[in-house]
Amino acid sequence: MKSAVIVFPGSNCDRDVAAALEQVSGSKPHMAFHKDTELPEVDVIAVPGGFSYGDYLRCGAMAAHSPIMAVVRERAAKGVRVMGICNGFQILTEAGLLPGALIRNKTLKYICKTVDLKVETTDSPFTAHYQAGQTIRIPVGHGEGNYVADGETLKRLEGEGRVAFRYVGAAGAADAEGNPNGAMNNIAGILNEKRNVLGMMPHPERAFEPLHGNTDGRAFFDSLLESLS
Ligand SMILES: NC(=O)CC[C@H](N)C(=O)O
Repeated sequence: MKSAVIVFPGSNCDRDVAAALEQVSGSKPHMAFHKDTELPEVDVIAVPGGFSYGDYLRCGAMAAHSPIMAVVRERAAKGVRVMGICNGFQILTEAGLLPGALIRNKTLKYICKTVDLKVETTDSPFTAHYQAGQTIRIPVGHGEGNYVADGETLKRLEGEGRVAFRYVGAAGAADAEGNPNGAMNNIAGILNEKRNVLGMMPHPERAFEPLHGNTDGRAFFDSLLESLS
C-alpha cells in the first residue's frame, strides 16, 4: 500500500497518521507539502488533523484552496482512497469533496476526550475490518466538530448508508449524551457517494498501538490495507 500524507502549515497529526500508515503497510508514506502540485502514484491519501493556516478563516477554509488540493481532488475522482481526519475532514468539506460543514462545538469549547463511536457501515475501504454496529472508543480533539448539513443531504447520507461512524451514549445507542459537539444525527464520520473518500472528526491514529492505551483505531488502517490486496 503506497500512501501520501498532506502537510499544511499548522498540521500537527501528519506524523501520527504517517506512523500508522507505515506500520500497517511497511512502506513510508510520501509527505507532500501544501504548495506541491504533484503527487507520486499512491493508493491512499491522508489529509491529517491540526490547525492548518491557524484555522483562519474557518477551520480548513484556506487549506481547501492550496495547490495540493487540486491534485487530491483529481486523485479522489480517479478512485484513490482519501481520508480526512479532524482538520482533514474540515478541509474535505471546505473543498467540496464531502457534503455538509463542520461548525463550532455546541459548547463553544475545544473538546479533548475519548468517545464511544458506533461503526455504522462496514461497506467501505476504511471500515470493512470492523463489525457492523460495533462500538469503539476513539479520541477526539477539536473546536469545530459539529457536523451540519441540509435536510436533503442528511436524508441521502442516511439512505445511502454513508454515515460511517456515529457518536453513541454509554449504552451503545445513538443519543445526544454521547455526542460531544452537537453534530446532526450524532454524525462523527461520513463517506462520499463513491465511498472512496471518508471524513471523520475522531482520530483513529491516536488509538492505534498498545502504547496509546487503546487499539480500536487499528482496524481502520487494516481495512485500507486489505481493501487493496
Ligand atoms: N485536531 C484537529 O484536527 C483540530 C481541528 C480544528 N483545528 C479544530 O479545532 O476544530
